[in-house]
Amino acid sequence: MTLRIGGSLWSVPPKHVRSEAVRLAEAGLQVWHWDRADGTMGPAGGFTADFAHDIAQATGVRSEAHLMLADPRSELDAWTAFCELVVVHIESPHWRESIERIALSGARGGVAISPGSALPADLPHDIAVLVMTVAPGNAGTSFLEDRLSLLDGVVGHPLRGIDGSVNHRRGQAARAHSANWIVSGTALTSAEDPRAWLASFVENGDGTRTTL
Ligand SMILES: O=C(CO)[C@H](O)[C@H](O)COP(=O)(O)O
Repeated sequence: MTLRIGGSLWSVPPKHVRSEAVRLAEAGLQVWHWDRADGTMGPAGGFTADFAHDIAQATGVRSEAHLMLADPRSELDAWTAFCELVVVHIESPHWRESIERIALSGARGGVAISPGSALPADLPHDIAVLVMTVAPGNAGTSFLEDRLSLLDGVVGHPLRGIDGSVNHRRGQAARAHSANWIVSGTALTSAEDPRAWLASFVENGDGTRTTL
């Protein structure tokens, strides 16, 4: 059993981003979750591809991108240049073309589903699915527990996860719905001991262990 944990620096004050990135990398974080938002789906914010690439190289941590963009197409090349996974929003009218272009680049494509959106019936089976458990750009706000049921509809997808106000308990609740991917910002970056926070997902309580 494996669990992918994407670490989001969205809520870290800009002057602390580099030091926090080093702290999390030293704690063993394996994947950065880079948010980029143009303000059409929620508050604008996040990171440019150049900045994210720089931090990824400096820390030696792999990257995934979460593009909260009405039209992500002009940014895809910049993100696929260094991210193994690039997620676009199902609310973008360009998500299908974007997914195809991401796959052609050699990266894995994925879709994020905002609260209020439904799973499309014809979702390609080989893409990642990220269920938002807060509204895009509203990190750290109330966790939308009812969105966990969407995971039950994507069990066959290689990566299926949640993003938004994920802490240990909510992450474990998502895993009970077959999630193998969680994104965390506030809980992870506010952890006094991020190594222990990451390790808290390893022991399953039934004698089995999860590989991060
Ligand atoms: O997608 C995001 C913002 O839209 C963030 O990645 C996400 O919300 C993680 O932050 P937190 O765990 O603090 O909610």
